[in-house]
Amino acid sequence: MRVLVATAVPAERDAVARAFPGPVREVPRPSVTLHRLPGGACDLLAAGVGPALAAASTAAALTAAALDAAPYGLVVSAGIGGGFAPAAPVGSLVVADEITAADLGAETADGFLPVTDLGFGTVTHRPPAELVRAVADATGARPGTVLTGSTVTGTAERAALLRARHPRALAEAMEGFGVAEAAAAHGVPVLELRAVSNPVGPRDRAAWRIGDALTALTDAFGKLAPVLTSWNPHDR
Ligand SMILES: O=C(O)c1cccc(C(=O)CC[C@H]2O[C@@H](n3cnc4c(=O)[nH]cnc43)[C@H](O)[C@@H]2O)c1
Repeated sequence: MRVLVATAVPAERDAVARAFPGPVREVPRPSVTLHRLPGGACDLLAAGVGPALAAASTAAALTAAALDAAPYGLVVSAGIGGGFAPAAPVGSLVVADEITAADLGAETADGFLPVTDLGFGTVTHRPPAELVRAVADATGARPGTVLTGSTVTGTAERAALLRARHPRALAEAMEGFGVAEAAAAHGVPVLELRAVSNPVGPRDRAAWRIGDALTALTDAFGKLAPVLTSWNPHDR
């Protein structure tokens, strides 16, 4: 089975690539450039920051693969993320059992309404439960909800509000829901794996442990390769 791993930025893509020995080959496709790992079973994509660009880039990669008659059987959204304390400390890993759009909806006088309450679309994608368990077992990642937002949380108040709305949330990032929407449009299952670089809360960019999180991401993918490539989509 072929796997597409979509990160936001090249530094995250390269951290995933470091888990796999051998040369990576650049494969240009319309509007995206894939980094193909040795053996050809896994392509990496720096899909851009934020849900919209991540969705557009992932959709382009999925369409190109389908037209090449070499479709992907799994899409993985991966990268660094914010962790909700105390459950997801800096340096830990989170695997999403729910990928939820945190800010897709409407503010009302009575609070936030998700877009589904307005009669539209979806706000949550659920990765295959067996695969989530296998990833958690192989890497030590904690399973839970990973929120997607277009804005990085920067205050304790916003962090508390998100946790109140999403009590199972362990992490926050900016791409998972976009990647999941693209995968769902192609009928392909999705996973999201985040290495926690910073706590969700008051903004302190200088304190982000990006290097440590990228190392955790590399280590995780080193343990994940057999899990991902041997996974049978019919198990879901
Ligand atoms: O400056 C660098 O070297 C560098 C290397 C790798 C990644 C970055 C990023 O800035 C990636 C942005 C990416 O990170 C996710 N993220 C991380 N923490 C949070 C958060 O607290 N809330 C939301 N998103 C977060 C997000 O997915 C961004 O796309 C820099």
